[in-house]
Amino acid sequence: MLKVHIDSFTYTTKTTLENISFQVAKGEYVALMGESGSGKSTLLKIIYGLLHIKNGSIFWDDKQILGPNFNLIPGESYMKYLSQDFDLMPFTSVEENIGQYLSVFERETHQQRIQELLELIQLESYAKTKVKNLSGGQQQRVALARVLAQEPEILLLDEPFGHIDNFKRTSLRRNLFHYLKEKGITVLTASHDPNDVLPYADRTLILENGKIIADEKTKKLYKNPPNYYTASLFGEVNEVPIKLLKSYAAIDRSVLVYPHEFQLSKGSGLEVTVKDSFFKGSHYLNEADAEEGTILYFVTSKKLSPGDTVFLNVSLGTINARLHVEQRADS
Ligand SMILES: Nc1ncnc2c1ncn2[C@@H]1O[C@H](COP(=O)(O)OP(=O)(O)OP(=O)(O)O)[C@@H](O)[C@H]1O
Repeated sequence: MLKVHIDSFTYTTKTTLENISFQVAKGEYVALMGESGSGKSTLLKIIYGLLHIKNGSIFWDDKQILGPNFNLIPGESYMKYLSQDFDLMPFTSVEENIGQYLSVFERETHQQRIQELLELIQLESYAKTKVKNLSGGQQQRVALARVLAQEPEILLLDEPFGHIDNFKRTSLRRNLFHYLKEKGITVLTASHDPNDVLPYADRTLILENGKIIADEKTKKLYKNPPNYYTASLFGEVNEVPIKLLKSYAAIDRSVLVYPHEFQLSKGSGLEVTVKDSFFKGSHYLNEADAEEGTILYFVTSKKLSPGDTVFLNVSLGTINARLHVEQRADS
């Protein structure tokens, strides 16, 4: 188990991380989400031992990770870190870059492991290509294979698909997270992309201004986000005053509603006027004006035209569930 406890961490004067405390069980995949600058990379660097913490401790089982003030070369053999800049050998081939990190005690299986990792990163046909001749996205895939070659018990990934195009990203992501689960590797991933998180992460931590503001099972967090910031990391979200949805409601509060949660009606509900309709592939995302200057986003299967009037409804179940979570977050 990974045990992280950081009272505070400061680079210069401003506090970058504060009151960070969480654990990751063996084989668990925990995602770290937060806006740019919220402290995700800093947290991964501290866990890996690249930054010294005065107030706090990091443990992998009973082994303490001591950081740069105690270790000349940062990093522990059981933990690997894939940073946003990949540290490859540019003048050697893809297979040599991967092979260099395979165990010297298992020479007879080297070729088979290299092949397995090349297939995983979908670069079989580039095995003999020098790394300097690869694109940024291809280099990121080699860097990924290199950390996996070292068979870590725990893997820290910082935006692992940041340089990889959508064409490869989807299948690569699927292969990688399946591989990591199968091997029982514990994973902590910093990501902006909900597609790295929603289908795969067992748990998600939300960082805001250096503090953990949510730590929940991923599906639960998505379904009942504690605040607008959390929900918006997963995509478009509306903050709707309840009295607009239910005119009889005496509560002067808002609820979070994802665009797909609005049900459309021809004659009853919250009346909105369409401003724009954006094609999203599988559906249209519509932007509309509601009362009191509120702008709402909802989805339809067909394109709507500016000026069209529709009525939106949200189920009482959704409203009640969201109110309940927001109340808990406030208390
Ligand atoms: N070496 C450094 N020296 C001083 N301040 C730093 C340093 N590295 C990061 N910071 C600051 O610490 C804060 C957190 O940065 P960090 O890179 O951890 O955020 P992040 O959530 O990973 O962002 P991104 O998603 O953009 O990678 C930012 O305000 C950043 O400017």
